[in-house]
Amino acid sequence: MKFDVLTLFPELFNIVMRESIIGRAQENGIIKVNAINIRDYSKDKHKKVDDYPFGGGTGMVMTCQPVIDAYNDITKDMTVKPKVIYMSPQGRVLNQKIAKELSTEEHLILLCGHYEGIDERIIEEIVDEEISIGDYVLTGGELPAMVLIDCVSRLVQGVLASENSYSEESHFNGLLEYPQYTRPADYNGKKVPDILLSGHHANIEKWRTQQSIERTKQKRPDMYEVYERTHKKNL
Ligand SMILES: NC[C@H]1CCC[C@@H](CNc2ccc(C(N)=O)cn2)C1
Repeated sequence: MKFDVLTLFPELFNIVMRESIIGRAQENGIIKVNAINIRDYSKDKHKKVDDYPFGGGTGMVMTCQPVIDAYNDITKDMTVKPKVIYMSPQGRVLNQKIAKELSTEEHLILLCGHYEGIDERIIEEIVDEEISIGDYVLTGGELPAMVLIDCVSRLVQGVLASENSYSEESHFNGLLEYPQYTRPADYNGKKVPDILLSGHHANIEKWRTQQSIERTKQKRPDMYEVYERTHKKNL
């Protein structure tokens, strides 16, 4: 899966996306993150990429030309144009279900805005979808883009050790994750639940499911309500 990221801060991606799971997935050729510097496409003699907003107001707005030319350049040889996602507080809020949907795409282009905004004609011209990572405003779309790349990439075949690395994770099965423990079995007198040391896998699985249901009910009653509705026969 390939991510082309249109950004004013490509270095951010080259550093963060080189680490850990995403970094390994890039080395293995499963994921490719290609950060493109919008500023390289500015035709302005001072490489400007923003200008004052028509109608007044504080802050600057990203201009059309560099972004549209960057988009046209990266897609010029593509028969199928990849989906363009603009990271924006106005977008559909990202969740595990949307991440799963996006993980089936071969190629995504992510647009990171900055300043007070981007010229609306950019959105009209090249953006297919706006996605938000939550209801708050950040200085740029770069962190949201990295969040999207991380949560989508881990669902791509071969990125994690095995599929059940995430199939038991919070939000994947509509529940929150059960508690995890590792050695030592007794840390400062705090013991690991006996069931987990029993080696009785069927009982362990039952205990884990029950823990997930209980903590979802307690921490996320909204999620529990959905789970209850769809699983009422088992509860
Ligand atoms: N003036 C607001 C807006 C102008 C254009 C650039 C964005 C970048 N900042 C972002 C982007 C996305 C999110 C999110 N929640 O996903 C938050 N913040 C900010």
